[in-house]
Order: sequence, then structure tokens, then C-alpha cells
Amino acid sequence: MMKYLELYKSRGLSIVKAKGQYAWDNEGNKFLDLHAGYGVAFLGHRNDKVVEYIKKQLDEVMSLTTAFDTPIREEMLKELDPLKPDDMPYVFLLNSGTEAVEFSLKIAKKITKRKKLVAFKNSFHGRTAGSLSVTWNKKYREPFEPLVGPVEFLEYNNVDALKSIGDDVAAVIVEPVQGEGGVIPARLDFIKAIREITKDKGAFMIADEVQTGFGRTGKVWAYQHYGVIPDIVASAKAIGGGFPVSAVFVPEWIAQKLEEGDHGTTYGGNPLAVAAVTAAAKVVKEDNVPEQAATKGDMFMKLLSEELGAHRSVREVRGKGLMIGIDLKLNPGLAIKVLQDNKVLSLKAGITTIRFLSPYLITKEDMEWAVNATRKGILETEGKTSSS
Ligand SMILES: Cc1ncc(COP(=O)(O)O)c(C=O)c1O
Repeated sequence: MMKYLELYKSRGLSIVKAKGQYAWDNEGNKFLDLHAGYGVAFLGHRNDKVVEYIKKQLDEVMSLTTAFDTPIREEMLKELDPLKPDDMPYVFLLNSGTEAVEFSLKIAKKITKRKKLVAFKNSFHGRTAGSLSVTWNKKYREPFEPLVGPVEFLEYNNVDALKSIGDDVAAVIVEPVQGEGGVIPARLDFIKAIREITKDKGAFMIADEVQTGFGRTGKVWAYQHYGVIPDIVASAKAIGGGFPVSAVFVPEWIAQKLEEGDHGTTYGGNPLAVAAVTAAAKVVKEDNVPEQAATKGDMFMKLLSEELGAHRSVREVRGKGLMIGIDLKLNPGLAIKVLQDNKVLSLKAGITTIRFLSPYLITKEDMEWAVNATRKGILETEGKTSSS
């Protein structure tokens, strides 16, 4: 009998159905899904519009390289246009977040003709060679070295540290809110300083919006909270409405410097992925998703702070929009298990943070459900530590 390689620790659940912000296991238990497949299901599981578009496309063309035009691609470009990152009318589709980062780094290296990359402590950009090189966690990186380099890791949210960026740097890659690293929003002065210094030194500023992008933080793109415009935006997760697809956005001047063969992908931009992005873009606009994420995120964060902020093991409730972390002074593993026992799926970030990547459909009742389950998780964690 074959076995699946367990590179992710099993959560001990068999999920048989998911819709909106909920998932059901094989015993009929209903879960509030704030894990959402690492945030992929931000537009809700099996969003009606996304399912409709994929089904329609399945009946037309399923496999095709982007060397051939399709009506669905025309439609996608039209739907994405009002949502595109500022001044970035060119998009290229890939299949995963890590690939979007790989291509972004390649663009920067090719155009600047420089090799050095700058990333930040606690960053996460993926696990293929290029993206892994700019990922901070040594556990992921070291067994596979030498990777792509040289890479310098600077302290996140430290403006002074940016002074070491010289004119040998091809790109500075930054998450506007660090996700895997612990749900840490960048400070305004930090992002502004990155933009200024990269401009000054002729380096690219790459916004890794794989986790933050497409409405989750309360703006379509999280960099838009900071009043700057990066050179390249890498996106994935939410942009496919649940379908595996990623995207790299670039301005005209960069597009003009790229040529045939600079990057490629057999599956990237396939008609099903394109249909999914088209539908996802429609949903984001028609349902005012970023505004909903902003309002609901504020409400959820306020509720979590008010109800749980005073617990002795809670260090901070933080985030942007519906990207929320509850940072504990203890390991969050037990709390995440208790949350799951109370039918709320969440995930870990950094070493001490419970992370909620809620679909935008979350309701006030769902939030109360999550708060109560989190309280139980925190109390049990505190009980364990005080009695041990
Ligand atoms: C900011 C960021 N970049 C890149 C990635 C890698 O994406 P993927 O797992 O789709 O390769 C992730 C995944 O969590 C991420 O959060």
C-alpha cells in the first residue's frame, strides 16, 4: 500500500466537505475554518462564482499553454485591471507562491545585473532554491545550502538596519505583514525607507504579497497601506479563489526588459487557473472584499483583545484586516489543538503565535465561537504550565 510522505504533521482529521468559512469532517462535525488551507480559501471554500467559472471552463478548454490566446484570458485581464497593483499592467501566471517569488527574483537579477539579495529576519518566501535562499528559518534552509546567494538578512522593522543596503543589491524582498514569521505588520517608516533606499541604490523592491494580497489585509494589496509602490508584486493564495495559481505583476518598464525564455512554466496560466482568477477578481470587486476584511478584521481583533488580552499568557493581539495573530508567552501548540477540539481550525505562526487566516465571510457569531475556543485553549495552556 502506498503512503503519503508526511512532510506536514497530520492534524488527525479527515475533511470531506467545505463551504464558505466552514469545513466538515467524516464524522459530520462542523468546523470554523480559520486555517483555510494556509489562507488559500480567503474568498470562502468553493466560492459559487469561482466554481461556476471553473466548471464552465472545464466544458471548453482545460489544457493549453499561454502561447495560445483564449477568451477567458481576455476576460481575466479585463476583470483584474481595476485590481492590479498601482502602475503594474503586466501579469504572468504561475502555480504557487514560491514560483512567483522565484520569477520575481530572476527579474530583479536580470535587469539590475546584480547578484546580492536582501531579505529580513523571520521572513518566509517559499521552499524552492531561490525563495528558500531568502527565507530566514535556518531549519528550512541549512540542509540545502549552498543556495542562491549572496543573501543578507536584515532586522525587520528596523530602519537603521537598511543603511547596509548598497549599490550591489539586486532586490530587497519584503512581506508587508510577515505571515509565517508571526503575523508581524511592517511599520510605516520601515516600508517607506525600503522604498527610498532601493530607489536610491538602483535595487528592486519586491513585495511578497503571497499571503497578504488580494484583499486580506483590508486593501487589495497590503503595500497600499504604506503609500509606496514597489517594483514587483508577487501574489498567490487568495488570488485563485481556492485554485492553485500565483501571479507576478510588473510595470511597463520592467515588462519591456523581459524577453521570451526569461521564464517559463508548463502549467502556468492554464485556462482553469485563468478562469479561477477571473472569478476571484469579480468576487473581490462585487462583494467589496477588502472593505469587508478591514471592518471584520477590526471587529475580530477588538473582540480578541478585549476578551483575551488580559490573560497572563497573551503577549499581544496583532495583525492587519483578517490576517490576525495572538502572540502568546508560551508555545501555542496545545491551544491550537484545543481550538480544533472546539471545532475551530487555526494555525501556528513563528514560535509563539496562533494565526487566524479567516475567509472574508466570517460573521460576528463565528468570531465569538473563535474567541470562546481560543479562551479555552489559552486557559488549558496556562493550566498545564502552572501545574507542571
Ligand atoms: C509570504 C509568502 N511567500 C511565499 C510563500 C510560498 O507559497 P507556496 O507555499 O504557495 O509556494 C508563502 C506560503 O505560505 C508565503 O506566506
